[in-house]
Amino acid sequence: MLKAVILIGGPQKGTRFRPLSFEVPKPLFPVAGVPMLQHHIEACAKVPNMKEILLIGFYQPNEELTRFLFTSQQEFKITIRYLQEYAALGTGGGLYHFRDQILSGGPQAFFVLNADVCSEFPLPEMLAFHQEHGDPSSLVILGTTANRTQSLNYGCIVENEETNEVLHYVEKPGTFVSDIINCGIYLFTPDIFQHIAGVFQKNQQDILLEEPANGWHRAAAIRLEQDIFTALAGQGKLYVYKTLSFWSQIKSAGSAIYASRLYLNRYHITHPERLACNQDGGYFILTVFHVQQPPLIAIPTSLCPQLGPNVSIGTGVTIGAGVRVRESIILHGASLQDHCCVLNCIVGWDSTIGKWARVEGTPSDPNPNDPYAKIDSETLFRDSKLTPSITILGCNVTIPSEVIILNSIVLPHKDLNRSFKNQIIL
Ligand SMILES: Nc1nc2c(ncn2[C@@H]2O[C@H](COP(=O)(O)OP(=O)(O)O[C@H]3O[C@H](CO)[C@@H](O)[C@H](O)[C@@H]3O)[C@@H](O)[C@H]2O)c(=O)[nH]1
Repeated sequence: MLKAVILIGGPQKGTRFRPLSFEVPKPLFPVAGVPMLQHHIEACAKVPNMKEILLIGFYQPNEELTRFLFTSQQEFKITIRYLQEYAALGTGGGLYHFRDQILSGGPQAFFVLNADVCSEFPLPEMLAFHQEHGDPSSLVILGTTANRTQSLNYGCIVENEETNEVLHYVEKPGTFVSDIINCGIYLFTPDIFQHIAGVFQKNQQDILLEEPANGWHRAAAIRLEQDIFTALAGQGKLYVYKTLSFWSQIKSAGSAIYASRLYLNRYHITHPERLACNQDGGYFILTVFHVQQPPLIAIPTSLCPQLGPNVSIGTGVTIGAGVRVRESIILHGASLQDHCCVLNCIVGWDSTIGKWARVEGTPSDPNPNDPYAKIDSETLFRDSKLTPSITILGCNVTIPSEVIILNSIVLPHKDLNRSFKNQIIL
């Protein structure tokens, strides 16, 4: 029997997702039209013999999360539970804290997935690889190839090319170590807990030697990457399965648009029903895009909106005549009035873009000429200037007619009265 754990982090994480993460926890933000986590859950639920999926994080359970768990359980017909850490315990600490829940029922192995990645999730392939490599208690990391410069932003793996054993592991090294990077997707056996227990004991001893702050001892985080993988590398216990299929991190709002594109490109095989087609709504589709419900369009075909490529439209969105949208996510309840143009944007829930307005951002797509390039999840500021990036409208923002909003982030509930460029509008 198998289980899966998804590490969803908590509210202090996902800061590069603001202001969108004010409204919805980052793991529930829609990517290719469904909550980011749903892609993980769907992949796990398809693995034969999968009994349970556990989400571990330090979010306060709220109505949205509860509703998502309820509908996902019904849709995928599998038990899904949320286990809340009392503090940020780290990628290994949360697993250790809930080890009894993970081990209940006696799974012979379990997957662990970072919530903030998009992937084809080659989980059955990882299982087959595990059976062929090393002893039954060995652990498997999913790896992919990155270019030399970008590899420094990830966990880097040096492998034995014949056996795929991990010989050396360095998390986000300062200088080049290897172009094989950790995808944040693992297959563990219950033996992992012996290794985490060793680190836990050591941390406890260190903590007891420390002066408590305000009468409290801090909760020591345990990081799978630095505390466990680095120590296990070279001991015949850790293996890397390299995938050639798509994979990307989702750290910033810009990377959510890129991840949306990666999933949408697969939808004609995996979910054709999620793609809009011409006849339904009477709009031109330049390439695939996703609509949750046909948008409300009632206009002569000569003024058909042009939607796509890579556009995802939430429920209850209103789209006027002659609207142009590409490379964007339009969240539910938004209204795009006649002839407005939306490029490389996330338009927040219930926002309105006035007639003939142009709302545009700058994509941060990976270099198309480099097969191993990954998306750069830039910091917000570079040289004390806002890095040009996609434009984000928080929820319930109003953009008047005939203005231009370029490379800007607009906080929720703003009613703008003029054009803006390269600004955060508070
Ligand atoms: N439950 C829980 N989850 C956590 C915690 N801290 C982080 N996470 C979750 O664990 C995942 C990893 O988050 P980070 O710690 O921010 O690491 P990272 O910079 O994304 O790097 C990791 O992922 C890369 C691939 O995307 C890897 O290349 C890298 O080695 C590392 O594993 C995310 O899904 C995050 O929500 C925690 O204390 N508790």
